[in-house]
Amino acid sequence: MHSKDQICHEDYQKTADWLLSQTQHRPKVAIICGSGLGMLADALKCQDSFKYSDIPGFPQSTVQGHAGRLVFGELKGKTCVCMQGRFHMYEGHSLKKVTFPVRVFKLLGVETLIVTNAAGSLADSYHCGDIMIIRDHINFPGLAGFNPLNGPNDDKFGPRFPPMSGVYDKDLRKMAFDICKSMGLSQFVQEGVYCMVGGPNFETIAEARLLHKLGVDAVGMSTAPEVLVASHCGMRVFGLSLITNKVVKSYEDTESVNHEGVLEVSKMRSETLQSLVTELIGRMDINNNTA
Ligand SMILES: O=P(O)(O)O[C@@H]1C[C@H](O)[C@@H](CO)O1
Ligand code: HPA
Repeated sequence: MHSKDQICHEDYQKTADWLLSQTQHRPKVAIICGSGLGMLADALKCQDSFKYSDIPGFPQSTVQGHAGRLVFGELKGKTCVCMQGRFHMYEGHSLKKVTFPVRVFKLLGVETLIVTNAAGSLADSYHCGDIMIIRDHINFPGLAGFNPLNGPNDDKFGPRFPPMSGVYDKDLRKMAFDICKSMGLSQFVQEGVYCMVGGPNFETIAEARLLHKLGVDAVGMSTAPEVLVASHCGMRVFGLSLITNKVVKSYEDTESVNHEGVLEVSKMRSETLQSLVTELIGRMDINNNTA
């Protein structure tokens, strides 16, 4: 490890090599679970799991609803690795730390990243409990210069100036939509734009109105850094937001959002999300590697 914010290729490799020595699983798909959505990992068969604190070089989860375990296993016969708990910028992690697992996944052989998050809705037509397929994102910290790709570019992972148009894979979005239809979930499913803000505070009303005007459908405090690092190193990306609250946009509104409420809604919908992700992975065209 170099300075606090610099992580070199060997650091990612060391963690990947350690994991490869501890499990026979060779995942092609990685899943990052959002707040209260860690139950997704419970669906994996033939599990090998590791506490983050036992994995060399791994950051630690500090947020309630993020268990801090990396779980390997199979979903519908496809080998996956699942982060039960992600890292956020507001926890004090550098963005290189936040995205550290994504590059480790690349070195494990992962080709597709599935991200999930809890988010508040700005779109008037959305309801609490809706599932939003992420079509695109606005990365506010990124626009302000807080980017995990800052610093010397590691050409072994990807190019200095990666494109980000079309970052959320169109075929996977379509597949997810079709699955939702066949599961009878159409009335809860949306497709829209996720916006990452730094957090940890929820939005002021003026900020909420600004985001609404900008065309943001859902706002959260994660996802964009992991997605852009995954895309930079050539992974296919799919993302889901669970709408856990409506963002307050009116000064007359007396409601306010809190993390406990977010976790409650996540819990209520986590089984549905689990079925959707499982079905999606089942339909992906993936050949398993073996150790
Ligand atoms: O990890 P995610 O993005 O799902 O977590 C969201 C954003 C904050 O971390 C937290 C707020 O309740 O939930
Ligand atoms: N704002 C930001 N992040 C969130 C929200 C919200 O309303 N809900 C869940 N994560």
